[in-house]
Amino acid sequence: MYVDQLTNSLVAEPRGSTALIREPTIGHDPEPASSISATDKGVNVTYFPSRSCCRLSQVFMDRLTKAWLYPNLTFRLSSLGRTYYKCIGVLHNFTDRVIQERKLQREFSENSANEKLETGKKKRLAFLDMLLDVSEGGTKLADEEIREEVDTFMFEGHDTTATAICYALYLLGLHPEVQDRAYQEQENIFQGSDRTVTMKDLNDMQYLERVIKESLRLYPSVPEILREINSDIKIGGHTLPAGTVLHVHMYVLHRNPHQFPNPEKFDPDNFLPERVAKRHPYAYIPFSAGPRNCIGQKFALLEEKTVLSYMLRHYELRSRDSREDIKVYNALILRMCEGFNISVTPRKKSVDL
Ligand code: HEM
Repeated sequence: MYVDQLTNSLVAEPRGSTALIREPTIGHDPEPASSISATDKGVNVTYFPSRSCCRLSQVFMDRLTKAWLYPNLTFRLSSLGRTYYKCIGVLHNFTDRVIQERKLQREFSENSANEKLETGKKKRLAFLDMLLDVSEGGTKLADEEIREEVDTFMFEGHDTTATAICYALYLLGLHPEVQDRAYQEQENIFQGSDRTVTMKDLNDMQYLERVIKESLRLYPSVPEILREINSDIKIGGHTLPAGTVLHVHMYVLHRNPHQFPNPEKFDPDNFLPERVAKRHPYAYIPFSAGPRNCIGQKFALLEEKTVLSYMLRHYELRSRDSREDIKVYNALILRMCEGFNISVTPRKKSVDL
């Protein structure tokens, strides 16, 4: 469903497609939560509050540049603070609805969470179901505690993946030769069929995986992370004392010419196994590395492959803006200042736009 929304949005308004692509990854900002309904067939679609999510990260970065807004009191009284708490309200409202809807759905569902598959193996549970199971069993989790966990996963996983898809589409549209090769791989896997993807298909998409990795190298969705060091470290003849907060800039790190010769060139073959083997293990870290790295990275890759596979099979993409035209900025997420122009042409006559 969301790929359809994506293509409709792209055709309706190509400029600003970062926003247009982000929205359909799950939906768009919700109407006030007027009704929640669940049936044995499922729950109503819940739209994702993308705009509030995006605004929140911008407010956060804005606050960083205004020292007088550091104290919570002044922040709360400022217009920036008011925007922040309004967005937080929208996001919490959304998560509460997701949890409530799931609870309702579980009541209607004939299959218990402990259902076993025919093979005798226990069915894999969704993360939210695990939390609800724990809550219904012995250890009681407060609704707020469940919400915090759901918030973490939903908001860490949404903007990052949507942004990564956006940059990958842009780069595919800019490099017809790469797009042709990726399309050919899809043709080999699907043989012209319109069926949905299987896990085996996703594993077979080796070239597309390299495209995604290379896109994340040039445009890491999270351009920077912070780490506090717990012991002194010597770097380049300087000693950084324990307690220092280091900013690790993946955007810059991924352009190290010693690790990636010709670093600005979009070259998915940078991720051929033999080239990866020659590089430092931390030369490429779009998902961070070590403790507290991204817990959703495998899922993100599968999600990206699924969306891009659909797009490649059904549409030919042409990006209209050069790399020089694309200005990006750090708002926790690497955002495009003005989006990009892309034209989307159906590959087969049967595909409607
Ligand atoms: C292309 C997509 C994604 C990118 C580039 C990405 C990147 C990252 C990075 C760099 C971090 C470390 C942040 C830090 O230390 O400050 C992180 C953490 C995290 N990510 Fe992702 N992420 C992506 C998708 C996802 C998805 C789909 C999920 C969940 C379904 C997810 C869940 C998380 C969580 C829960 C953490 C915090 C882990 C912890 O602190 O222990 N991410 N991600």
